[in-house]
Amino acid sequence: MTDAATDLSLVHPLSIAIDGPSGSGKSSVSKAVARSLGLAYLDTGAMYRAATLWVMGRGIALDDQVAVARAVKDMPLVQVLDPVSPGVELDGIDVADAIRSADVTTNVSKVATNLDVRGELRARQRAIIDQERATGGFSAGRGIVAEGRDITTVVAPDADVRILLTASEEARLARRSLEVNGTANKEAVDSMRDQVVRRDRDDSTVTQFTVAADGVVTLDSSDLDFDQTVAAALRIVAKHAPARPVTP
Ligand SMILES: Nc1ncnc2c1ncn2[C@@H]1O[C@H](COP(=O)(O)OP(=O)(O)OP(=O)(O)O)[C@@H](O)[C@H]1O
Ligand SMILES: Nc1ccn([C@H]2C[C@H](O)[C@@H](COP(=O)(O)O)O2)c(=O)n1
Repeated sequence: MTDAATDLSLVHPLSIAIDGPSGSGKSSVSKAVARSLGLAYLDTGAMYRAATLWVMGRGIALDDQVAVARAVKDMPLVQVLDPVSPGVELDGIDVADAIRSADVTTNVSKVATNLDVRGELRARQRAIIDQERATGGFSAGRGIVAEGRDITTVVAPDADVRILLTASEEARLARRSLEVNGTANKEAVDSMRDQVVRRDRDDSTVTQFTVAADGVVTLDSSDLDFDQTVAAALRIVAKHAPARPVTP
């Protein structure tokens, strides 16, 4: 599971935070980095999606801020942190596919901009990250890659390595279109604008994920293919991770 060549000089536990806009490649690149380094993987976007599915399933109006926040506080969410096969369960039911539905994608920003929901989910995210920094979690103390919109800045500003993964709007739309429609012709790309551009606009009213905060390394993947982006991310980790003390 671990790429020994990359791993040799790394100190554990190692925490890596990756943020970026929709379609920049956060999930796929973070999973690959976690696999390569033998770390746990936390998809925080999946938590906001699960919250949206949970609230919609209870018939709660998404603009009823108080009722939404109350429901999310009691949400029985379990995440499987295995980067090879990440999982999301709500009340014991596998919802990995359901949270990617068009309905959830269209509505998730309404839940993600509820500040009380953010408070609840950030607390859960910090608890998971702390657990992976200790010995009892999925990674047995090796550490975690956590990705989202506010991980480098709010959830884990103390992470060992923090990366803002960006790509031009054009590249992000084309990637998402290829993934969803199997093509990146103009009509197909235009159909992705709501779930990429509009969603980022709404989400950015409560989080800042377009400009790197102090100490956060920007990785622009606009002109890189997937493997090149993963390799670049691993180089950033190798350069910025705490160094192993030199033994005399
Ligand atoms: N550098 C890259 N070059 C080409 N395609 C890429 C690159 N990085 C990721 N992709 C592809 O782009 C698509 C979107 O990537 P991914 O789902 O990881 O983005 P994301 O930032 O997590 O998006 P969202 O926040 O909307 O969930 C996927 O199909 C992925 O395989
Ligand atoms: N840390 C995070 C992670 C995600 N969100 C919001 C923004 C997105 O619209 C939604 C789903 O994320 P995705 O699965 O598309 O990455 O969740 C957030 O506000 N903060």
